[in-house]
Amino acid sequence: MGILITIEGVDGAGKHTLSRGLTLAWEAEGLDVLRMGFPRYGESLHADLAAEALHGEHGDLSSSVFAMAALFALDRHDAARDLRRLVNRNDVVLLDRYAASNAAYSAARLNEGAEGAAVEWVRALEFDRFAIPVPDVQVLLRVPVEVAAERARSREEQDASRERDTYERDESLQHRTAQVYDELAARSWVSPWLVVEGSFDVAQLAANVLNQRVEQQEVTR
Ligand SMILES: Nc1ncnc2c1ncn2[C@@H]1O[C@H](COP(=O)(O)OP(=O)(O)OP(=O)(O)O)[C@@H](O)[C@H]1O
Ligand SMILES: Cc1cn([C@H]2C[C@H](O)[C@@H](COP(=O)(O)O)O2)c(=O)[nH]c1=O
Repeated sequence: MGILITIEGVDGAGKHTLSRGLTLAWEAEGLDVLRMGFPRYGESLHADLAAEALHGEHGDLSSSVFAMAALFALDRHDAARDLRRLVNRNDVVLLDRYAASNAAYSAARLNEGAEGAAVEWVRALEFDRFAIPVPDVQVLLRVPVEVAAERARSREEQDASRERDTYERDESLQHRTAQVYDELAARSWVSPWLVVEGSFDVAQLAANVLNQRVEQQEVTR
């Protein structure tokens, strides 16, 4: 039985880059690592509809916070059985975004905090009703929103397929989302969080993430 780790953070924070670094570090230690991300573009109709809506398609779909969140949640619902199988077959399953993204962005769009109704709605829908696997550790990659926004902007300039979507263009939303993420981590929403900021050594972080899981097991034993 392996462990399920998620990486969270605002758009352009460097989650995808970090997930590659962690995977290499764990593989160098001889671990079997399976890395994937949500939304599952190209694999899930729900994910693709959400992405298209965030790029201006499908009428007023993107204006509904709960419709967007339901699409993202349905993507994870459809992946839940595979996820459980993958956690059984690998030492580590590492996810670039998971349900906390839905909680943070939905609350931020509604100007709510982590204690608000949207966060609880996401938790109840995804973990209680859809029974998606609970992450062992949720890593929050905490970089200044301005830095993350600049990275997303320059990525767009270099790669036409990475044109920024509605959420990425909304600076105020990104700031509010970062705030909700801080609150989710402080409240250990759903499971333990590890907050990472500034410059860090990826190999050390890889070890810390696994240690946190071990410490958690000792506490609950
Ligand atoms: N530590 C870093 N220093 C400088 N640039 C970085 C760093 N990490 C990532 N980048 C660059 O910033 C951009 C965004 O990184 P990445 O795609 O990993 O972010 P992300 O959080 O996965 O983004 P999104 O959620 O929008 O998909 C990329 O062009 C990447 O090369
Ligand atoms: C998984 C997920 C994502 N979002 C938001 C976060 C981003 O702004 C967009 C698209 O994700 P990407 O990583 O930039 O491709 O959607 C969300 O609100 N809820 C979710 O569950």
